[in-house]
Amino acid sequence: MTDPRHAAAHPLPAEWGRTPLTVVMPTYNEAQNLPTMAETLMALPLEGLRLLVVDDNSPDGTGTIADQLADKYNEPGEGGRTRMGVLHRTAKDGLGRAYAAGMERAVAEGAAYVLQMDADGSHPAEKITEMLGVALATGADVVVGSRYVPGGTLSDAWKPHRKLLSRWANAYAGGILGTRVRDITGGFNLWSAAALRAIGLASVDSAGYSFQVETKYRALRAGFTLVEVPIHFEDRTAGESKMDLAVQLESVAMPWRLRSRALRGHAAGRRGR
Ligand SMILES: Nc1nc2c(ncn2[C@@H]2O[C@H](COP(=O)(O)OP(=O)(O)O[C@H]3O[C@H](CO)[C@@H](O)[C@H](O)[C@@H]3O)[C@@H](O)[C@H]2O)c(=O)[nH]1
Repeated sequence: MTDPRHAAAHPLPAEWGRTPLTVVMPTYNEAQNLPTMAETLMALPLEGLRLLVVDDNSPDGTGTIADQLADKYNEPGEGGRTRMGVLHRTAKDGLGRAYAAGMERAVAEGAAYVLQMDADGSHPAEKITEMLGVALATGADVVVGSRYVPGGTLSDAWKPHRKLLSRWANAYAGGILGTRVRDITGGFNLWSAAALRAIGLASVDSAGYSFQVETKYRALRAGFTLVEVPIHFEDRTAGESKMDLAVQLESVAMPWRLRSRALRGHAAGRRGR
């Protein structure tokens, strides 16, 4: 891993701000949060930034609100900048599948970098500039907005059981997979298009939140460089978390599945020598 601290200290050169960067944001019932999120992102000093919302036909009308916001922020006429897109899916199909579809679309549409972000205000949008700067300055292909490196913090509003679950999930997945990533479960990550192409989003198994672990692990195994920058993680103030039992069970099983697949691949490699 590379130390990102030197790059993070400097402001982003103007030409870096034009780097094609798509923020992929999955939404399910985020009608109360999405307008503020979109406004915050559109105000960032990043000319190359686009927002792609991936909505799973939210019953609260988030998809319609996303369309209205896209009309508001996209510049009209030929040559007008497209600053926001919406990918409508027919039904709730899991955070991982929403991300896979959205990130694949973003790369196909020309993004050089893709940033994953929740729609509920828990991830600090102002850190995106720094994360892009770190990727460009260090050549890292994955920049993790990390709650668990020095300087990273968690909202006091997060209930103790959720804090414990998050810590445990990181130690559990990291321990089984043998990685040194402090926030392997974190959902605020910047990716190079090259890394996303190489890990093969269409073949990712995780339907739910274990997508975060599976994709980082695949990237590390493929030899990509990952760095972590500290963030403050805020609790959502409106709406609810969609984490349920199915998501938790998949997160428990997935590290074992990934490890045994990696071991089988290693054994096959040795036999083939
Ligand atoms: N399209 C779609 N979006 C979804 C789905 N499930 C959740 N989302 C969206 O995905 C984002 C994160 O979902 P939350 O339910 O708010 O996540 P969380 O419990 O706060 O978990 C966060 O932290 C975890 C680590 O502690 C992360 O693993 C997780 O990805 C997320 O960032 C939100 O924007 C939510 O609307 C789904 O099935 N489909």
